[in-house]
Amino acid sequence: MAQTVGIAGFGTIGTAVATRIARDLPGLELLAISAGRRDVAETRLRSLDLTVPVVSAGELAASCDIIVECAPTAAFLSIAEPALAAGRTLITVSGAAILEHPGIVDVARAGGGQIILATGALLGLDAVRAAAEGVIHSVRMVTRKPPRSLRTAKYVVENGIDLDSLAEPLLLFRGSAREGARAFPSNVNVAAALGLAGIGADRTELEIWADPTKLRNCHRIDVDADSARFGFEIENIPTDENPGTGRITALSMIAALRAIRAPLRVGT
Ligand SMILES: NC(=O)C1=CN([C@@H]2O[C@H](COP(=O)(O)OP(=O)(O)OC[C@H]3O[C@@H](n4cnc5c(N)ncnc54)[C@H](OP(=O)(O)O)[C@@H]3O)[C@@H](O)[C@H]2O)C=CC1
Ligand SMILES: O=C([O-])CC(=O)C(=O)O
Repeated sequence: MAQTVGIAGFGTIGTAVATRIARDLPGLELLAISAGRRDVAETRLRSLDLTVPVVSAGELAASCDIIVECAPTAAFLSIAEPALAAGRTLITVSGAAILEHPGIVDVARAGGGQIILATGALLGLDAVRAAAEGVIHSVRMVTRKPPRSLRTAKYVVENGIDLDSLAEPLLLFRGSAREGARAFPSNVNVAAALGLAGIGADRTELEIWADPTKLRNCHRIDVDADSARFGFEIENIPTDENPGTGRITALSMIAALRAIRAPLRVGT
């Protein structure tokens, strides 16, 4: 029997995931979505030839086995709480929101639900999780994004930083992943996920650069542990709709969904 899926947040990621579930994810059935502006979501559903209703987060939690959360950070709790209290599986890439609301893990525990924080725009979380079973000495991450990917970032907007006329790379932030995720909640979910996978967000060191020489969202990660020393780099191609979000993020959620029904799972 198919498992039913609800998508919360029908923007850049949500639209890509919904389309794929409807066309190419056997064993999963898209049942409903919840959205910000209902009229915009309904128009988009029609243009994609998808005939599912737009419902509230509560209705999504009541009717779907799996909730895919891809809404803005500020909406995370209103979507995650009812879903997890109802014992559902919540797939998300909102690492920053989990750091901000750590009690959500207790809601999942009490309700019998599960949060799957998909790898999103990062890579190598499997290796970091494995290393964390031993002793990790340090985790460092340097994020370099083209200015257009950071233009709407909370910290940039609040501090009135003009990135449009940037001639050379500008260091916007240096500190812990926790502080970074708080200041850039929609831009470094990856750093939050890295913190959660490894030695915690307080000990994970982060730099964020606005870099006019970059066309892609770039992350460099270095881990030093008693089992291995490793480093990795990813260059994410920004989506047209939301340059802060790389194309690979939606694909990561689709891969996480496919794994739920797959007879073979690859990776930790
Ligand atoms: N870990 C990772 O690698 C990454 C994580 N992310 C996270 O994923 C989130 C989604 O990214 P993206 O798809 O690019 O964002 P978008 O801004 O493109 O889409 C967000 C959608 O959520 C809708 N929305 C707003 N409020 C609500 C609500 N209360 N309930 C349901 N939906 C709502 C918006 O609708 P409307 O426009 O009508 O308000 C919009 O359609 C980001 O906010 C970010 O936190 C993103 C990229 C990478
Ligand atoms: O971290 C994020 O939220 C998004 C990101 O860096 C990317 O897409 O490369």
